[in-house]
Amino acid sequence: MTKTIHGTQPRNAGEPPIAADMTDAQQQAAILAGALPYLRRYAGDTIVVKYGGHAMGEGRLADAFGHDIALLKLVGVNPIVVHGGGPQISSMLERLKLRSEFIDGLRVTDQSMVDVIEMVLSGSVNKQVAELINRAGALAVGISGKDGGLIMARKLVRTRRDPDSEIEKVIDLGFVGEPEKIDPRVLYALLGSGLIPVIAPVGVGADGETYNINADTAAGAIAGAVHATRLLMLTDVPGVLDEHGQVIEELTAEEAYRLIREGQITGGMIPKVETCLQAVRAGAKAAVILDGRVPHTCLLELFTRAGPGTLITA
Ligand SMILES: Nc1ncnc2c1ncn2[C@@H]1O[C@H](COP(=O)(O)OP(=O)(O)O)[C@@H](O)[C@H]1O
Ligand SMILES: CC(=O)N[C@@H](CCC(=O)OP(=O)(O)O)C(=O)O
Repeated sequence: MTKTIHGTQPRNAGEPPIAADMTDAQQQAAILAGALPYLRRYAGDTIVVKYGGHAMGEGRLADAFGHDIALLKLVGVNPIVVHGGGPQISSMLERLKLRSEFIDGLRVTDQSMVDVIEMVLSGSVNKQVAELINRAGALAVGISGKDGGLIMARKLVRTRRDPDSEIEKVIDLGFVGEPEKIDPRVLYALLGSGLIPVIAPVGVGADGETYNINADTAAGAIAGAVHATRLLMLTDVPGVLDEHGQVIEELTAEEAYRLIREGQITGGMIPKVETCLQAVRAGAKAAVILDGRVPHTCLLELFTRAGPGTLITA
């Protein structure tokens, strides 16, 4: 049986109450005052945010996201954004009449596709995400994982057991890569100049070849390398759900692997949770899986008592 971990201590606590008889302006002031302990808690910290391709399509949500990231920077947090772009890549490939196929949530990427994928991720999508933040009053700089040797990648080798022969077979995903080494110097240079790095999940191999990297994986590797205080993974569910459909507030590695074994965590949530665990093992303090469909989800997670997603620790 799965167990829901509901912490007895609220993850975020301490703000003064907001009374119903307050004017709107007083309520706003109380909300700001209530955020003070959290602002103090995260001041100077690095927060890595994975922003998926689906969320970008919705104008209001995208604007709220840009504002959240700008606000984080303005209150002294160092945000780093790693974006996806799955739907945007798919629509460009369709326009070019190139068919793509997914295996275990990863896009099989042949030579003819990799240039298109790089163009979409490091070109239009990357600039669009940086622009969302710039429009909100902060300074974001869009880079690719290839810039400054940020993401050195190698070919991802996937194997699958053949159900008939029980033999482990290698599946060729083409130019799908996994981060081999992260060199964060370019990120520190940007952060040190008051800029917000916005990263496209593309990596470079030892021979200069380009690799398409799943954005969750890239975000996890970067969060680990910079020892981020939080890795925020925005997705399309409120968090990791238990068998009653309730959000599990906190998840340890042991509990997470048990839920995977028991079939409570399935599909795309498996690599997401595994990426969070890897990030934590590599040096991030904690990761949170949270609902990217909720406006201002990053602010809710970091600066309010609600802390709505699933917190994953070692
Ligand atoms: N225990 C679980 N809790 C929440 N979501 C789960 C769980 N198990 C499987 N999922 C699935 O994982 C999906 C999120 O993974 P994915 O589709 O890869 O997200 P994204 O596209 O945001 O990267 C959810 O929409 C849900 O269908
Ligand atoms: C290898 C692989 O699958 N790469 C992804 C990269 C983009 C991504 O991950 O975007 P989302 O976060 O929006 O899904 C792809 O080609 O779609």
